[in-house]
Amino acid sequence: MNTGYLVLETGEIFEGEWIGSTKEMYGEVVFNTSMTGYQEMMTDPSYAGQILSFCYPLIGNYGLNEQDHESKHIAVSGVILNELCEEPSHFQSSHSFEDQLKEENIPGLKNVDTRALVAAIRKHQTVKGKLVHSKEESHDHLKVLEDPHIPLVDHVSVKEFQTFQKHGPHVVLVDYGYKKSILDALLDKQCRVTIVPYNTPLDKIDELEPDGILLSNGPGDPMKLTSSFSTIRALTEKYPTLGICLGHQLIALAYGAKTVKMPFGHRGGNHPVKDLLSGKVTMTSQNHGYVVVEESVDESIFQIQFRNVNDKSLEGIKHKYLPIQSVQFHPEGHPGPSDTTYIFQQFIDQVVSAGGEKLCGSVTL
Ligand SMILES: NC(=O)CC[C@H](N)C(=O)O
Repeated sequence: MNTGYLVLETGEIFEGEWIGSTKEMYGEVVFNTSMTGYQEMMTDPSYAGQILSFCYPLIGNYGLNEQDHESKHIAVSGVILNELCEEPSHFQSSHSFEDQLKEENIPGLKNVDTRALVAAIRKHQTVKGKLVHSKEESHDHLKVLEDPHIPLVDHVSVKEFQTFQKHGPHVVLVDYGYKKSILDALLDKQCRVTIVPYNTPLDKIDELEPDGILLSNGPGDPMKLTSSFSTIRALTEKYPTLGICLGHQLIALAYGAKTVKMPFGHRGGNHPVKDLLSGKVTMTSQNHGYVVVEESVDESIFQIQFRNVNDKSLEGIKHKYLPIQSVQFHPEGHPGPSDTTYIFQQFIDQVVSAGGEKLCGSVTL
């Protein structure tokens, strides 16, 4: 047995057994409450820079497969879990959990008291930590996670345009670290999709002649992307737009709202969200640490559409005059419920009813 430790910046130390890559790793320590979907969580680029602790006590029992990666690689910096199943059983399983960690050079700890760890994170609200081989490792060495000059998004966004499908309404997916399930949802609705790097200038996106824009999810603090706000604002004024998670936060910021770091975020597959327009409550998949401050949203322009039933935080806004909608939760699920996939259909309906006609200049605010 190879003992390893998670040293928190608060000084607390959690002991476990080392798994995966032997490299030591630091990151913000976060937890996800989903009972399934460890493969989708680990490969969701929004977790870049974070050490993910799974609340569900048994991980690895159905292995990892070739279909369910949300991006090409594991995105988390490290994993923490309680019991690891070493002999997965599932007809699609191609790798065991630990083999995948080793193959992708990601470290982890098993047999950790994850309940105590979650209690510590909830107490401290936001906490960084480091996976180390020796307990004596000082927590003073914890490095700052995000380089102030290079947003985490820069590490996960595509570097070149990528096009999928030849026909259908043309959606430009601005990639801040998109999950494959978002692309799949668009392709499923028969869209032509061009994925573009997060910092693509407005004129280059215009040249693609999009019928709609989707601003993706992504890692880190949305305020690291202030240089993109004017482009985002211009895009939303020209084309029907859907923002998901980070994309939602960026739309709100581009229109002058504010974001704050939440106490310990929402990461799980059963977050109830109320649609204030229909009165309906749905279960949603979530993974975010920041949130848009409701009071900072200009309600002469935006309707507050979704609110979290548990903590009443803002979960989505809808522009009153333009076809702009944005949601803090993940309508694509994966992992988690698919109750809100109708958001994609609403978006496509808006794209189609705009008929590819550019809205530029057609609305005076
Ligand atoms: N899934 C996401 O897009 C996360 C958005 C942002 N990085 C946050 O943590 O709030």
